[in-house]
Amino acid sequence: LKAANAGWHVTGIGRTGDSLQEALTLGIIDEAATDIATALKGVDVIMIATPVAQIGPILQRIAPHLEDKTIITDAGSTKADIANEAHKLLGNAASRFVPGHPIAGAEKSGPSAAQATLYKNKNVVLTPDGRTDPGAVQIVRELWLSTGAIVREMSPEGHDTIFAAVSHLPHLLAFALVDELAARPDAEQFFEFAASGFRDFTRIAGSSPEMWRDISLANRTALLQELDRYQSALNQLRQSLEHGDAASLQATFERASQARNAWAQHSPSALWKN
Ligand SMILES: NC(=O)c1ccc[n+]([C@@H]2O[C@H](COP(=O)([O-])OP(=O)(O)OC[C@H]3O[C@@H](n4cnc5c(N)ncnc54)[C@H](O)[C@@H]3O)[C@@H](O)[C@H]2O)c1
Ligand SMILES: O=C(O)C(=O)C[C@]1(C(=O)O)C=C[C@@H](O)C=C1
Repeated sequence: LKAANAGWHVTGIGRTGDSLQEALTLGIIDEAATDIATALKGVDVIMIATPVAQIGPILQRIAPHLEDKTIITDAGSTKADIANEAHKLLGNAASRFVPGHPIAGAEKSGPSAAQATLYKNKNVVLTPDGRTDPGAVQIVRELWLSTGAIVREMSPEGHDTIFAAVSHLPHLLAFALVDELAARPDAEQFFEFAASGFRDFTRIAGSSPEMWRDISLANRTALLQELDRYQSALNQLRQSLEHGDAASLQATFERASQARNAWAQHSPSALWKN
């Protein structure tokens, strides 16, 4: 937002000085604050960008300090849990809470991982419901559009089903693969020879453990369903291997390869279109 629109005065609110100082030095924020009550005086929009399990407690803490004009939104990777918490905790101000999720990120954390162009041509999903003030949705939409993002709307439940499959499950798989390899007594030898295939498959296993613990738990019903589907796909592959069934392996790989290449060609989220 700082890079996109010089008109915004951005106050970063955090718990300790370190990351706030780093954000100030990098020019990401105009001002740093640790006292919520003082920092929220007169603000137009609050964006909560902490791990998802912290968002409910933060909504509870900001609730007494919200002004009538203040719009609240978030960047959390799960939506049904956060939308429900907002309705429980914000009282009348819940109508000015617009749940949001930018579908772009990295395995790096903290202010130094921020990239001004991260959202350009990337989807941002908003999940307002019938109770959300359309004026609040419009302002949050415009904020994201100013960063170059493509803004989409869906239900929180629809969001959580989709991202269990295309984001949360892949992270679980990458964490599991790296953890299993790393636990072997001769792990070093395996890592020494791992190359770009391993790098591409496991980049996201370097992501924040706290962030992914919270996402996994918050969306665990949908994630368990996706895990079951994946396990049954693996079982089928296992059977094909066991039986030396070349035709079945070839058919699976062909379908997957075509689907992956078509996605890469057409999706605005494919990273190499940055
Ligand atoms: N990294 C991604 O790829 C990505 C993409 C889209 C959405 N998200 C979501 O955005 C949110 C932030 O993720 P991020 O990648 O920016 O993480 P990050 O680790 O870079 O930033 C999170 C910040 O929250 C602070 N924090 C944690 N608990 C807090 C608390 N109780 N009070 C105040 N500050 C607190 C941390 O100190 C840290 O500075 C998460 O909900 C995540 O699910 C992440
Ligand atoms: O590129 C990455 O490192 C990401 O994990 C980004 C990614 C994802 O595509 O799964 C991760 C979490 C989000 O909520 C949105 C985007």
